[in-house]
Amino acid sequence: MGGGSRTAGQLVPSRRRVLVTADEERDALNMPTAPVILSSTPGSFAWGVFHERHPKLIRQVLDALPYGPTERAAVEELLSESTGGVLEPLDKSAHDHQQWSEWGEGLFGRPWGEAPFLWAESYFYRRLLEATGYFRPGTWQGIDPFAPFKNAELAGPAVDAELAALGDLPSLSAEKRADVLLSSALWGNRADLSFQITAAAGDAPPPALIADDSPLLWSTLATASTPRVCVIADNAGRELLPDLVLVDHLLTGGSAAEVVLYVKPSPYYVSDATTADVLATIERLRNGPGREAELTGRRLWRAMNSGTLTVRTHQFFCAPMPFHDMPADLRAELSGATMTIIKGDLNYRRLVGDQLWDATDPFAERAGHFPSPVAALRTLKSDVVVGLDGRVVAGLDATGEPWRTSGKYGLVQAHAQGSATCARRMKRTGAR
Ligand SMILES: O=P(O)(O)OC[C@@]1(O)O[C@H](CO)[C@@H](O)[C@@H]1O
Repeated sequence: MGGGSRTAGQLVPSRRRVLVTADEERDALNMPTAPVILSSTPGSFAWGVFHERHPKLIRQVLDALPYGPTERAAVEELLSESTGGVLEPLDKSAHDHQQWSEWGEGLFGRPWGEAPFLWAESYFYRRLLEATGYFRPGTWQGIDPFAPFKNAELAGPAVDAELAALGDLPSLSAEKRADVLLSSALWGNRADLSFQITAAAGDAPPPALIADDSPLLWSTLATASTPRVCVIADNAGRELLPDLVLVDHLLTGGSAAEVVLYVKPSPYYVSDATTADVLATIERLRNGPGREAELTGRRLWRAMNSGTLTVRTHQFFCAPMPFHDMPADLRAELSGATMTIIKGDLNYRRLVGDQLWDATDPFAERAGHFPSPVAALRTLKSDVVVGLDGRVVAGLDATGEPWRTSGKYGLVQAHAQGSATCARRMKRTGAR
C-alpha cells in the first residue's frame, strides 16, 4: 500500500469551479481527512500502475491496431513522459485544452508522480486518445484504441457460457434471482481488462464478500412507488453483460420503473463501457446462445424504445476529480434517483475520495455527499477502502496478502440518506 501524504506544499489540481472542496468542507466540519494517493513511491500499487501496467498496455495497444508512424511515436513518447518525464499540457488545438489547463493548474511541468494518482491516470488516458488521433480529423478519429480487446472478450467462449447459464434463472425464486443477479454484477467487476494486464496468470481465486449492504439496497427500492435507478457503469464485456441482465431484472421485476445507465463519453481505463459497448452487448444478448439471453436482449431493446431504459453520458465521467466535485447539472440529474448503483473500483475511488482512509471509516461519512442514495458494487483492486468492520480488517491484514488490490475481495456498500453532507453545506452557506 502507499502513495504519499498530503502536506502543505503538495500540489493538487485546480478546482476553481468548485465552490466548496471536499477538504475545505471536512476542515469546516472538523471531519478527518487522509493522505491523497500519489504514484511517486516505488513499490506502491499506484507506482506499479504507471511503471508496470501502462508499459504492457502500450505494447498491446500498438500491437492491436495498425497505427502509423505519427501515432506510434506519440504513444511511445507518452509512455516515456509518464514514467520519467514531467506533465506536459494538451496541445492548444485540442478541443478540451482549456478545460484540462484549469484542472491541471499547478501540475503541468511537474513529474507525473507528484500529481494525485486519480488525476494522473485520467490524464494518461486522455493523452493516449490524443496520441492515437481519436479526436483529430484523420484515419483514427473516433477509433476506440481498446476496441480489439473489448470485441475479443465479448465474442469469446466465456460469454457464450454466461449467456447459456441465463437459462437457469427462470427456475429460481424472485428473491434468489435478485441475489444471484446482484452478485453476478458485483463479480463481473473482476473482468476488468486493465486489471487483467497485471493479474497473475491463471489467477481465479474464490471470491469473498467483505461487506454486504444489499438488504438496504433492496429495501430502498421496495419502499419507493416509482423507483428511478441510476447505474454508473464500469467495464464493458463481461461486466456490462451481468449489469444489463440486472437492469432487465430491475425493470421486469418492478424494482425500478425507470433505469438510467451512465457510461463513459470516450474510451477510458481500457475496458470502460461507452454507448457503443452497450449496444454491442445488447446485440450479443439478442443473438444468444440461449432463449433466455435472446429474450433479455429483446426486452432491453424495447426498454430503450419505450424510454424506461436510457443510456446517458457526461464529460465528468472522464474528469480527473472525485464525485464530490461533480458539476451542478449532473448533480441535479442524479439527485432524482431512488438509488444510484455505482459499479467498480475506479467509481468507488471517485465516490469516497482517492485517499488512504482508515478502512473502518464509516461508508456513510465518505459517500454522504452523493446527491442520491447510493450503493457501490466493487471488487477491491486499489488501496482505497472504507466502511469495513474492524475485525474483518484485522483478519485480512493478518493474511499478509495484498487484499486491497488482489481483486479477490468484493463489497456491496450502501447509504440511503442522500445529500446529508449537501444539506449541511447548504445550511452553513444559507443556501436554499
Ligand atoms: O474501475 P475498475 O475497472 O473496477 O478497476 C480499475 C482498475 O483496474 O484500474 C485502476 C488502476 O489503474 C484501479 O482503480 C483498478 O485497479
